[in-house]
Amino acid sequence: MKETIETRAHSDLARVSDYFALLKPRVMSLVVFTGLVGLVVAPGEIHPVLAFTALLCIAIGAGASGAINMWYDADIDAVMERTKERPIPAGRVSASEALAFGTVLSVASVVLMGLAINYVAAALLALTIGFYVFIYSMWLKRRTPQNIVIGGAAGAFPPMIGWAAVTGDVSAESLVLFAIIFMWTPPHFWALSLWRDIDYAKAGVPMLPVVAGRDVTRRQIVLYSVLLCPVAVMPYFLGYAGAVYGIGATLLSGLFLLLALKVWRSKDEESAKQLFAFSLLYLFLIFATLLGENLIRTVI
Ligand code: HEM
Ligand SMILES: CC(C)=CCC/C(C)=C/CC/C(C)=C/COP(=O)(O)OP(=O)(O)O
Repeated sequence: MKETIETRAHSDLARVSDYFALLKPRVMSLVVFTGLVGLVVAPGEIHPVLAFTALLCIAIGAGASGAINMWYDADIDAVMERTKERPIPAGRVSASEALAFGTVLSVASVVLMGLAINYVAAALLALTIGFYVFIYSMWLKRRTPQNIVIGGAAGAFPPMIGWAAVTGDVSAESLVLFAIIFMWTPPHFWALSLWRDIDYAKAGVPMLPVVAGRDVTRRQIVLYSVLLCPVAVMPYFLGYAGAVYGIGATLLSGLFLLLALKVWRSKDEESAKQLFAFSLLYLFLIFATLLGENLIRTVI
């Protein structure tokens, strides 16, 4: 009897962790962080409980769209080394359960955002979920190597959602935060795809290195890294970030560009891995600097 209860408890725990994995929690953490920064930097006031609720909605919406993506991409995920142990291809969660889970959470996140925060933030959240699920996952991912350039917009919306939660609108300042992530996404993903291209080729996904080759991909990485530099310092020139951010963003973007150039010149896997790892640190630090500076300015 004891053994049965323990076994059941163990399998229940496994199910909880599988459902958690459907939410792509590590990606979600950075998404929520960018949403938090949008919310803090936006002009105006928001009650802490409402701020927490807005961030919760972003987290739930991001996770839910990740679960729907895993439902739709289960066939691809089963073929790729990197993803074959995910809950659906590994047979630990059924595809229909994942779809139901993702759909219910998506609707709940948008409804809660609309009722508790405002309709603009709710509409932006719905747009973001729709972009990731329909535009990126269902339409572009399997059709064009530009999939992540256009589809990448999904990941760029969260700071705008955070901003809109406070102000109830979309502004040039929040569009700049969108543009930073938009320009960052191609180098972020294409760096990884340079050493994961065999996986994508096996799964028949037309990622850039598969379709156009690694050299073209490296050139595109440099191009977007160059474009990222001026966009990253725009918050300083628009006046909602100070000198610390201006200097920090310049140094970080310069380093980003150097690593991108290293990928282009050396053509080895190590530099691609380095750029991918730095891309995550870069986005975190850029937004953390904006946040830190803003909080300090509020206090003094
Ligand atoms: C279309 C846009 C994007 C694509 C195609 C993409 C793709 C990927 C891929 C394939 C990985 C590797 C995951 C793994 O190793 O299993 C990854 C990792 C990651 N991405 Fe992105 N990404 C995109 C946008 C974003 C955005 C907008 C964010 C956050 C703001 C983000 C944050 C992360 C994080 C935090 C990781 C590391 C996760 C881990 O350690 O497992 N990504 N991304
Ligand atoms: C608020 C909200 C709804 C935010 C969601 C937006 C979001 C997290 C977009 C990021 C897109 C992303 C992680 C793509 C991964 O590509 P993939 O799905 O092809 O990667 P995979 O091969 O690892 O599945």
